[in-house]
Amino acid sequence: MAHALTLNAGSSSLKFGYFHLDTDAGEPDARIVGLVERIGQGQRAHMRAKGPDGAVLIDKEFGRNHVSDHGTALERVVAFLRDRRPDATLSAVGHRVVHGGPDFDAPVELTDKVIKRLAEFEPLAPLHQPHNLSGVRAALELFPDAVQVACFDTAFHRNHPWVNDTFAIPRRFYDEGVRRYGFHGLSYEYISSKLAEIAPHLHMGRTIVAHLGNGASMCGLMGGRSVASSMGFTALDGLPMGTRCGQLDPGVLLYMLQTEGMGADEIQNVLYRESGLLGLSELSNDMRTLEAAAKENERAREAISYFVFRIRRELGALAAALGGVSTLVFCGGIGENSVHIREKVCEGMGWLGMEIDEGRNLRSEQIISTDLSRVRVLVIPTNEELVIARAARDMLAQKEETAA
Ligand SMILES: Nc1ncnc2c1ncn2[C@@H]1O[C@H](COP(=O)(O)OP(=O)(O)O)[C@@H](O)[C@H]1O
Ligand SMILES: CC(=O)OP(=O)(O)O
Ligand SMILES: [Mg+2]
Repeated sequence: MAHALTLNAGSSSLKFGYFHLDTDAGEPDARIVGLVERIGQGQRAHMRAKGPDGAVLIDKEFGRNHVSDHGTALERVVAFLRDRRPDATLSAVGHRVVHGGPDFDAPVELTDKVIKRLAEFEPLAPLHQPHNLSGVRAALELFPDAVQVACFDTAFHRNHPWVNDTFAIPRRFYDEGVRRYGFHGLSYEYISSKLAEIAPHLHMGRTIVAHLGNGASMCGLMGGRSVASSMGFTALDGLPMGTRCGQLDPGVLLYMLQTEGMGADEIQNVLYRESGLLGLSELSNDMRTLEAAAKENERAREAISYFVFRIRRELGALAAALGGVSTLVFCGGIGENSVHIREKVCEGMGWLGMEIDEGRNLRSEQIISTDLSRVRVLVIPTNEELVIARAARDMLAQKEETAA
């Protein structure tokens, strides 16, 4: 029996999984799944983990600034796993790596050469890629005998039609790799596989998936394959996010540069860390905090309204790109948990054939649309960890085969 650890560094969280693997293609068996969330300066990070039966193994809040970066979060995770599974030897560590650039369209073993290439994409995903790669380097030191596998957020989108893969700027930029990559691919790959399992007829059709977390994007799928994404060259484009701006007229960047005299680092900081829900609410990037404050706080309400408005716009745009829509799936921390956001996104969407049932939505059932709704609206908890564990299993099996 092989064992694998999965690491998924999001912009505000570190998710992890400890799996038993059957390299004869059986589904990876999640023995422990958990996360450290609210990582960052000034926040009280929280660590939770569960066993296969849902039993809570740890539920701990740290003091303010005790887990101020992803490196410290990883130390906490490894200490916890060593405590729970002191005898476990890991055969593989699977890493979520957000940017795979133009080269990588499938999981790959992390060699020195691959790591060096991936480090070149750090400026294109400053909230993720450095954390992803520092996780890789730490895991190489901690588990030198394990196979290290990178799984890319961009890979699932690599076969987009050209019109969805390019920007209308001089062609040489495309050749240099300035393309619309799209992200959250591990999440979309999981949703696509889950849809094939629970509703094969829906999987065959036109699906829009709204991955709404601290990072948020939407994807149009045809027959389970990605054909369009709201995110582009970087994970800044499309929907507004916890601290990221989402779609922005490039003229605003010129204004910041020329009129405000801002430097590149300053602009990067504004767009990645000070915008989105935080920038508009001037209160928080966290949807739970905003929803709790909305009654009294107008800016929190406005930030939520802007978030919902952009999701609805993207819904129309993706429906047009797909030539119709048969299924809408909500996932991600907000998509899976916020009854209010789902309700507001679907409100008045009857023209698109979408109608949700209040009670089903309130209970976050798997199907939240009414029986008469032409579009099926689903809530599917995403599972990027499982997609990473499957890739680790396949990589181990491939190595066994080569060695035999
Ligand atoms: N019960 C809830 N109601 C509303 N929002 C929630 C709830 N639970 C989690 N969220 C939101 O989900 C977001 C985090 O989503 P997640 O997908 O875990 O983020 P990441 O992008 O870091 O992977 C935060 O904005 C958080 O407030
Ligand atoms: C790509 C991205 O935005 O990821 P996350 O949602 O984990 O921040
Ligand atoms: Mg995430």
